[in-house]
Parts: sequence; structure tokens; C-alpha cells
Amino acid sequence: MPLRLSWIVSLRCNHSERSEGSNEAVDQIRRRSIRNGRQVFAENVVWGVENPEDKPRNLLEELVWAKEREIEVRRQRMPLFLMKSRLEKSDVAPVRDLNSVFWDSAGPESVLFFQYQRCSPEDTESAPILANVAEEKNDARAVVVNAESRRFYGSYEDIRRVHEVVRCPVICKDIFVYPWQLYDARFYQADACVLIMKVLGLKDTLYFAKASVALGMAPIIEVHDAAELDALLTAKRQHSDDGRISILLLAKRDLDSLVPMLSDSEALLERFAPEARRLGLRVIVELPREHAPNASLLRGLRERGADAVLASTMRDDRAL
Ligand SMILES: O=C(O)c1ccccc1NCC(=O)[C@H](O)[C@H](O)COP(=O)(O)O
Repeated sequence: MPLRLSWIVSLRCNHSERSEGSNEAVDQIRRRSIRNGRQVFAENVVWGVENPEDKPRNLLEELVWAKEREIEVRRQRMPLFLMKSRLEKSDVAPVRDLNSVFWDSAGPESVLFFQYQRCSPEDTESAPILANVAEEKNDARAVVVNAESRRFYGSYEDIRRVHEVVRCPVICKDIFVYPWQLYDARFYQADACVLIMKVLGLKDTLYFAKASVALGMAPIIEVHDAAELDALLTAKRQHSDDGRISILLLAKRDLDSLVPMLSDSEALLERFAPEARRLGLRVIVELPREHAPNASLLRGLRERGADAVLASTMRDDRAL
């Protein structure tokens, strides 16, 4: 019978990573496995966690913890080697090159990406109509599919369905916490995937980018704030990504709704776009839904250094 310690061992993770060359702390989302209330048995000692009742601090953290649970279960049913062989045996279509979409982005307007999202956490309205994707969005230069299932009701089948009806690259947006998920995304025809730096931290972001490129998918690094961006640009300057990262998504978000906040993203653009360009990075800016991607907005963002603009899903009259 293991001896239960009356004191609780603090398994603190370093939530705030300090990057080389940066004075700003990166406020990171906590991984549930660090503080999940589980006990670890080591010989005759039980290690607890600091606070088993710990609750997610915001929606992003809730989604990360839920995703960890979901993937832990799915990985047991389908270990990585089976995911690899499923992908190898599948007739997945050749990758559509997202980087080439930017080749002609020297025009006066940022190129336009659209997001296919069934619903956001506050929505009560019905999901967009998938059948409309083909007719309305074949001119999109890329489509982001929000595959997150818990609060956005997306699925990886959505990636495959959208891929079938558009000709452009299809980007998987989900909460990536295990490389295992990258195999899933590619199996469902994703040509690129969004890696959230606030969730992964710098080191894992670089690692996931490498894994993503190995599968043929372009990694898009979602950055929320100056500290993250500073850390990433420092890594680029030091070639820590071995040239694998070439696309950034600027999306400062409210962490309780995940709605992007355009003025904050614009401030990041203002401050970092010239250096990002020097380092060979392409920059996408995500719009909140109240901002229609009209010509003057696209021109203004282009002038400030946005190569592409990701427009929120159009609902009702312009359902994607
Ligand atoms: O931030 C992400 O990458 C992300 C990952 C998984 C689910 C949601 C995520 N972000 C939020 C969004 O994609 C939406 O842009 C946001 O909810 C705004 O949606 P809406 O107001 O419905 O356009």
C-alpha cells in the first residue's frame, strides 16, 4: 500500500517562458497533464498536484484540457504507428501548396482567406451550409476549416468535405497538443495546420512545425502577442526552425471567447511586419466577424504588411 504524503508536492510548470533576446514574458496556457488532479505513484510515494480542483482559467485553456483528454483516449485506441500506416495506405490527395498562394500577393490588396466554421461558442444560429462552399468560395485563395468539436462543433470530416468542393489549399484549425493529431489532419486532407503558440510554447511550436512539414503540411503559427512574436522572430533569426516556418497568423484573441481583436493584431503588424518580411515570413491577419473584408480594408492591411486576411465565416446570406 503506497504511503500517502500529507503534504502536496508542487508540480509547477513554468507557465511563463522567457525567450532569448526578449524581455517580455510569454503568458502560456497551462497543459492539464501538469495539474490535472491525477496522482502519480512512484514506489511507495503518492505525488499529488498543487490543486486538484483547479479549473481552466479561460476558454482556450478549457479547450486545451479537453483536447488532451480526447486525444489520450484516441491514442490508446489508435497508436501513432497505426496512424502512420493508415495515412500511408490512404489515397489522400497531393498537398495543395499554401506558400504558392502568396507568390502573387504583391498586389495592392491582401489576399483573402475564408474560414469555414459551423458555429462559435455564443452562436445560437444554425451551421453554415456546406453545399454553398463550392459556388461561393471557389475564389477564396485558401479556406480555414475550424475542426474544433467541443465548442465550435467542427469535425475533421468537414476538412475532407470542404477539400472536395474547393480547389484552393485547406487549412486545419484545431487545438494541437499532440503530434498524433497532425497525422489525423493530413489523413482528412489538410494542406496546412494552425499551431497556437500560446498553447505550445516556442519549443513545441518548432517541433510541431517540423512534424507538420514532414507530413507535407505548411505550419501556420498563430501568435497572440508581442512576447510570442518576439520569441518566434528571435528563433527565426537564429535559424532554430531550419527554415520550416514561413507563415504567421496574427490573431490577438479574447481568451474567453477566442474572438480576434483586430486593433491589437494591427498593432503587432505595425511593430513586427518589416522584420517578419526580412526573415521571409508571410503574415495573415484574422478579422473579427463584424469586419467585412472589403477592398479598402484589404488595401489598408496590405499597406501595413498583411499578405493575407482571414475573414470570419459569413453566416446567413453569405454562408460558406
Ligand atoms: O485560435 C484558434 O486557432 C482556434 C482553435 C480552435 C477553435 C477556435 C479557435 N479560434 C477562434 C476562431 O477561430 C474564431 O475566429 C472566433 O471564434 C470568432 O468566431 P466568429 O465570431 O464566429 O467569427
